[in-house]
Amino acid sequence: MAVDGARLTASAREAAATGWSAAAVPMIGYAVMLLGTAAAPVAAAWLTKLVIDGLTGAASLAELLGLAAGLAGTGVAAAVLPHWSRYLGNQVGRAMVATTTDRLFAATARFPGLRPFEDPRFLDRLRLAQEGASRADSIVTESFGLVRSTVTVIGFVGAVLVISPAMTLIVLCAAVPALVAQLKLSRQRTNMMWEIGPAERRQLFYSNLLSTIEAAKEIRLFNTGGFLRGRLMAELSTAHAGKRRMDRKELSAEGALALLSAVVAGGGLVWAIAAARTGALTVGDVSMFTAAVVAVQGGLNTLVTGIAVADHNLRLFGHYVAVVRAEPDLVVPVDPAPLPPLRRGIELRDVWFRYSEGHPWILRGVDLFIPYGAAVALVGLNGAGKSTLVKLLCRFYDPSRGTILWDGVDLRDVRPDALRERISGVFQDHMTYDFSARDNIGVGDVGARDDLDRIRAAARKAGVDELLAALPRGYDTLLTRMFTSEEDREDSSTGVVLSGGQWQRTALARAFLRDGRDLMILDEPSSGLDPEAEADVHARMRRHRAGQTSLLISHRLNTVRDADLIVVLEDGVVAERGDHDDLMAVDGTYARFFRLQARGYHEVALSENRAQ
Ligand SMILES: Nc1ncnc2c1ncn2[C@@H]1O[C@H](COP(=O)(O)OP(=O)(O)OP(=O)(O)O)[C@@H](O)[C@H]1O
Repeated sequence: MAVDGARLTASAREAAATGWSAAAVPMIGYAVMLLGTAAAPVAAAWLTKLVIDGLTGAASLAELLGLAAGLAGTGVAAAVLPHWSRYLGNQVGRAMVATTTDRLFAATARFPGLRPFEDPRFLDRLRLAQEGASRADSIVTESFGLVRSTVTVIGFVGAVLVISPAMTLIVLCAAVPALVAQLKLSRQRTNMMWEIGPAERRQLFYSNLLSTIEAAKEIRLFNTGGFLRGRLMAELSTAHAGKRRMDRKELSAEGALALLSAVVAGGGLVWAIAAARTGALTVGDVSMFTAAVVAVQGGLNTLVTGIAVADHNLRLFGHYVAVVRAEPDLVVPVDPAPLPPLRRGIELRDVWFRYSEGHPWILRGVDLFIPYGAAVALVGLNGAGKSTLVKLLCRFYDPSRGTILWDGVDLRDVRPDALRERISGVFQDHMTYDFSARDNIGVGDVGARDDLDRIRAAARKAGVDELLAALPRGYDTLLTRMFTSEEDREDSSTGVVLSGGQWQRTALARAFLRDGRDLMILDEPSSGLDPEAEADVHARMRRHRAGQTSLLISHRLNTVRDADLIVVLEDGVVAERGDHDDLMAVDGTYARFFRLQARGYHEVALSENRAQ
């Protein structure tokens, strides 16, 4: 409980600091307006009592006019201030949401590795953190709302106290169970959201599947629409069941509390009228009392509901704080070693790796030297660990055992972003961004996004310049039918869908734009290309990587035969290494694979010859 309280206090402190740093001036204005809004009804009720007592008593005209002017003034304040405070509250809220959203995504981008994004618990937390960040505005409005309700309640409680201390006590006592119940409910609501989080994430996954082009083909061909919709609805109903249980709890608790409030208000009214009849209260007192009971109860209700909502939002905000403050998933050195340009080579020394303790070993003591300036090819069966090795070279994960040395410097000792500055490449599952052609290539080196000459030069190297330049809006054409650009709002047909091979060349251009790097990683860069295009792309890559350190992964062994060094990965270790001729002479796995592929071509060639 104490830990819980401490966590909430920390979240509240963080929310206040965020609000202050995001919008200090509007926040002050908002606070002033709210205090005015809070005080106005108390002043109005009190002035009304004085006017009524003045009218039924012996007040002078001047006194009455003064009171009436005061009453009119509070009326103006009560009418105008809420609009201003709402406007300023929205300003503060939006500034806060902008700040929290920015900080949240800066924090997710700051994780140097990939592990958090493979951890379902982290992903659940991230979803709640996004919700917490997006509700930062309501933390402000709710908190200020609480202050406003408190001021109103205190004002009216003071007024009722003057009339009847006993009645004040009863009204306040009626609020205590409401407060306790609401706080308990809010805790339960946050827990419920955590519990249904996985179902909601799966629901999102199914709804994305059912609404994106990537899955649309298979869904239609395999007729899985109904099946996926069934799963979507099952997840939705799990989430709904959790929410319904919570709603029922709220309904019964809030219903009982409302009844309690009504009984107290009704009882108080009977008492006040009876007291006025005996002359214990004036007519003005009854008017003040009636207004005060309604306002105190309303204010307390708002207060307890506000506290509950603030409690709930702060708990969600706590997930945001946890993500923003999360430790990096890889150890980032406090005093990082400089990473010099590569001059000797990259060495993997007895590298062992598995994705987690529950997963099998993928690499089991890999020893490999990638010499500076050499074109190295990595081959092996599906699942041999080739892409995993690439991920270790980029330090998306650290080896479970062993080290990777860059010119003798352990990758663990350098800043991950400094390492990645020195690397370019194409991943097997490269991205296809719903951006323009220019941006699809430009993100390879964000600083060069506006440099169309460089972008086109990179596209030319990848053999895709002619295609992109001929698009309806040239390099500014969107490579997607998902969005329209600002200029094409009226014409949604200008977006273009590229073929798999064309996308692959675009991804290659992105890698080429990032030129002058020390290591070029090419993980299956030509798997989607036709034979002519493949030969063309490999010739281009050969030219591009001449004198540059590169690591090429390919299952098409004709594309790796001219590499300086070919490495065969098998059973988690380097089974063979050498150039094409060495490996053919060894007559091992590589030679077997090579002959197998070559025989396929040879047989095709033979049957074609026979047919002629
Ligand atoms: N993020 C991950 N979490 C757990 N296991 C993983 C993860 N990524 C890959 N694996 C497992 O690691 C093994 C090696 O995968 P990897 O992608 O490195 O193989 P590969 O040699 O590149 O295969 P392919 O030729 O099919 O591309 C596979 O058994 C795969 O299931």
